[in-house]
Amino acid sequence: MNITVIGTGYVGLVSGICYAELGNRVICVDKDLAKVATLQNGGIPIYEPGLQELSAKNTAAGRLSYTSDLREAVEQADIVIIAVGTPSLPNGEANLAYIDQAAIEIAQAMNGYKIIAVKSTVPVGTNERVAKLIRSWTAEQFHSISLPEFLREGSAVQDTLHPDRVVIGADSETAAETIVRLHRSLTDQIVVTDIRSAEMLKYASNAFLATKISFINEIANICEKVGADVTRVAEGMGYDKRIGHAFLKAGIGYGGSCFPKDTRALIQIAGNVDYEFKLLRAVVEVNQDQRMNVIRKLESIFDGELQGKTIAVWGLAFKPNTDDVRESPAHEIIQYLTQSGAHVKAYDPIATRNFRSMYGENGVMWCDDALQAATGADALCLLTEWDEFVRADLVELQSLLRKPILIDGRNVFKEADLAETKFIYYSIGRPRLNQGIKEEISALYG
Ligand SMILES: NC(=O)c1ccc[n+]([C@@H]2O[C@H](COP(=O)([O-])OP(=O)(O)OC[C@H]3O[C@@H](n4cnc5c(N)ncnc54)[C@H](O)[C@@H]3O)[C@@H](O)[C@H]2O)c1
Ligand SMILES: O=c1ccn([C@@H]2O[C@H](COP(=O)(O)OP(=O)(O)O[C@H]3O[C@H](CO)[C@@H](O)[C@H](O)[C@H]3O)[C@@H](O)[C@H]2O)c(=O)[nH]1
Repeated sequence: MNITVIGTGYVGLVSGICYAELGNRVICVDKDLAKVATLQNGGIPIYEPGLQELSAKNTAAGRLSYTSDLREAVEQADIVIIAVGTPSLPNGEANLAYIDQAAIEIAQAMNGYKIIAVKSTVPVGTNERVAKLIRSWTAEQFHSISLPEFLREGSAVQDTLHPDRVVIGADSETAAETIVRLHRSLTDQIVVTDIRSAEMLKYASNAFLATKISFINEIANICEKVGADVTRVAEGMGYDKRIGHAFLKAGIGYGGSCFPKDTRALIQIAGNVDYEFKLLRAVVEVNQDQRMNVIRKLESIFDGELQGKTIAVWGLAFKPNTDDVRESPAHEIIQYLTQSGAHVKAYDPIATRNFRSMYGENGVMWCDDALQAATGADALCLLTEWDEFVRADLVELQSLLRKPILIDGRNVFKEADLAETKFIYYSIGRPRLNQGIKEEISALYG
């Protein structure tokens, strides 16, 4: 099939490349000329394992190309996939400006029947809005499809080529059949439904996963107080097939370009029909507070006085294996530290450049390696569970820090890892490891 994908962010790029890998002819379009130039020259503007190789392979095979010429790309397509951003408006609602603009541009380029699928995460009713908009600009025939995307950053290629399910929202049987055929080789689990249900299904999935995370984070906070270990609690819970192990890792909360934005948007979608989504409001509030756990611990260690302390930060990306720093907990944590007069030394294996351009310089020392960041620091905070940190030599690390204080925001280390060290170690919801922390701190600081 001839497919044109509008937008080469994570979703547009990964799905476009994967559709080419399945043997389709794909044109990926972006209005960002620098991105298109990078892609045309064999580069990939995002860090995503396996993507560059797949792009090179399919470009060389003549199935995949990149352009900024939306008109020409749409003219050649049987299926046009919209994968532009839907960022938050200040009130939390999804901003549909990019969707509307793309719809108008597609309509202006229509030269015959096409299927127009929306892969962006959009509020219920958006596909109808897009269809109306297109109809107001062109008399050409088309069918709308809601085609929500469920890939995760860092494992996007794998998720796309081996999805748990594909969801297709349609109001035309023939258009639905075409889109089913396009995905048939990927999975047997293809859910064909009406358009509004497909739009809702995407938000409901993200909201449920976010709920699991906030739930286990609250359990972790209680574990700390009652002397239980959240990792053992989550493990035992997860063996129950009705619960499952996934998304029960306690830590400093979820970030990224999806959960924070999509939970806010779903609260608004509910609000717009006079329904207060109380549970989801609490999920968001718990998540916001959870990142402050790191700060609270530092403040208790330093008796509320962060001024003049040097704090090392390991991890700026919102999760490992991505250079995406959108809504990463590191933003608020670093901002709080610098505003409190602490000197921050930060390191991330991949995401430093993106973080710096979003965060600004603001008194942070950006380090080129993990040990450089730790050297001379009064405490180290681990915010992203990159493999490089998991494999750190803790004895060497301890010797470089001014004081052996380690706040592990992702529960990366085990008791055995710490056995050879004198780390004052704080993790999330594992009180046994934190035992004696007060006494050790007063021994160190008097
Ligand atoms: N990032 C993810 O992991 C993920 C996963 C599932 C769903 N989603 C959803 O997919 C959508 C896209 O997310 P993303 O992270 O890929 O977005 P992004 O913001 O990173 O990228 C969007 C791209 O679209 C381009 N664009 C915007 N308007 C255009 C137009 N009229 N013509 C051509 N190009 C245009 C922009 O230049 C940009 O490169 C969002 O709705 C998001 O919620 C994202
Ligand atoms: O047990 C867990 C699992 C995740 N997280 C955090 O949750 C956030 C999101 O993680 P993940 O879901 O792996 O990454 P995303 O790439 O944001 O993917 C989510 O958001 C996408 C965009 O909508 C969806 O397509 C995916 O299905 C959905 O998993 C990250 O900050 C993680 O650190 C936890 O704190 N504990």
